[in-house]
Amino acid sequence: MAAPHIIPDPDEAKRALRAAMRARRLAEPPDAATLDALRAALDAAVHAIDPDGPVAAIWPLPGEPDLRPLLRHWHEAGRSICLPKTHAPGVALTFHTWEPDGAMHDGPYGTRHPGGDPVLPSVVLVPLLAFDRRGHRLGYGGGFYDRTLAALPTSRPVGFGLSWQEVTDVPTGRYDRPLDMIVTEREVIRIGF
Ligand SMILES: Nc1nc2c(c(=O)[nH]1)N(C=O)[C@@H](CNc1ccc(C(=O)N[C@@H](CCC(=O)O)C(=O)O)cc1)CN2
Ligand SMILES: Nc1ncnc2c1ncn2[C@@H]1O[C@H](COP(=O)(O)OP(=O)(O)OP(=O)(O)O)[C@@H](O)[C@H]1O
Repeated sequence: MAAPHIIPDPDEAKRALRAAMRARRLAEPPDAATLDALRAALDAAVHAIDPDGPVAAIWPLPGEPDLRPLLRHWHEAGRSICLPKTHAPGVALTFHTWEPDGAMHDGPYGTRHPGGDPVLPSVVLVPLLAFDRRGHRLGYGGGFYDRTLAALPTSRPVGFGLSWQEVTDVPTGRYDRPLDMIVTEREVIRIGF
């Protein structure tokens, strides 16, 4: 009998990779020098894309690289910084201006976000659990960034993470679009430039 024709399910493959990358991230937290190198590489990469436009960043969840020192540096240099607000599942994120001493509100999944009106970022820093050299990323599985970036065609998406998070091929589904750039503590991978 002929082997059944099996179409790989990207959501199933993503779930397995997500669990593996989460476990490794908890087991191997980055040292201070690695985080400094990542923030310095991001500073240079974002400056090259847009020296003064509004940047969407993240407020770190447990285990994610902490970008807050870089956000304070950018804010002091006069750059506008915004952070995502998470709405219901299936709804795009909105970005809201962050001030270093401004109030933060609790959102779903342990996220925190500023109040105020939504703003349109020039560059969107995109968190990831895994990435590949074609610019594909694996996130937490809500599809939040896929939906959000699809609605913001003028914002340049820049993924960031640690070099060990690179895999040969991130499983992709019909809604996944490659990032323009991925920055790690070791290198800048240009895809859409
Ligand atoms: N810092 C940060 N903010 C972000 C995201 C992100 O990945 N990182 N998001 C990206 O889309 C959106 C929020 N989406 C999320 C969707 C699911 C989970 C989630 O499953 N969290 C786990 C705990 C994660 C962990 O500790 O490893 C949970 O609640 O069980 C988190 C955020 C917007 N804000
Ligand atoms: N623009 C979209 N419209 C409708 N469904 C979408 C869209 N983008 C993603 N999805 C669906 O959302 C689900 C989660 O997507 P995916 O696994 O790519 O999330 P993720 O990129 O890991 O998560 P996140 O972006 O929240 O970090 C998938 O079932 C996917 O098909």
